Amino acid sequence: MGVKMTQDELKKMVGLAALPFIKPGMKIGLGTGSTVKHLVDGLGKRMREEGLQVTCVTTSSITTRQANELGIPLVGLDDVDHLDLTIDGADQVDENFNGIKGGGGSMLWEKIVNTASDQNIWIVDESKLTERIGSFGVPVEIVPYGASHVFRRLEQKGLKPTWRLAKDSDQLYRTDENNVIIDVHPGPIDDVNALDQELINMVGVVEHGLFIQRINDIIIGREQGPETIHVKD
Ligand SMILES: O=C(CO)[C@H](O)[C@H](O)COP(=O)(O)O
Repeated sequence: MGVKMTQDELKKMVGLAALPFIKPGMKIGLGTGSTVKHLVDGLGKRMREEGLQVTCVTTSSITTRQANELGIPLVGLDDVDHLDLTIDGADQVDENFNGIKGGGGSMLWEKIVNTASDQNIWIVDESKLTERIGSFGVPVEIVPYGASHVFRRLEQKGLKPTWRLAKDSDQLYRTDENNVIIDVHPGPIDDVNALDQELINMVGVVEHGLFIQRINDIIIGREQGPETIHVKD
């Protein structure tokens, strides 16, 4: 029996498996996270070694930093009228390919870039798959002004909110838009559309990490190799 692959090896497998979807001349959205990091490394290599030319937009300052280090040329989202393809990771994905994103805190820009993109692909290792999403907390991005009032309303709704803190700190985490994040912990969600509406309609909420019917394809990293599933045209 072979040695079991680590989660990072599965992440690398799907990061690299997504590379052939990127064609010369495309306008590409680059997601955020440790899985996408492998994709961006691979893209940098293709650009250096094959002279591949694409135009890229990022979904976070973290990915911007990595792209800059690799010499991948970037433009702003407002510099393009649309994107051809966006490749991103996810924290949890259910049987209908709805997901939770924002473990890395970038779901606002990620959702904006996803919306601007003709095609969206998620790359995930198989541990992210679940029957119903929600055991991974749903990140909710809040305007800092009056955020404690939003926190109390989420508490009253029974959504078990917790403040997102900056790494190794007791300070609140700040997003690329300088907002704060409250993670809610609903447990496995019965009705994702109802929670989506409940959260987005709360005053003070900018965006949340529920991504419903937002992908065209998904590449799943499995021990036996990457599995690509076409979700919708
Ligand atoms: O939504 C995200 C960042 O906001 C990431 O895509 C998500 O957290 C998955 O990250 P990773 O690839 O590190 O597991």
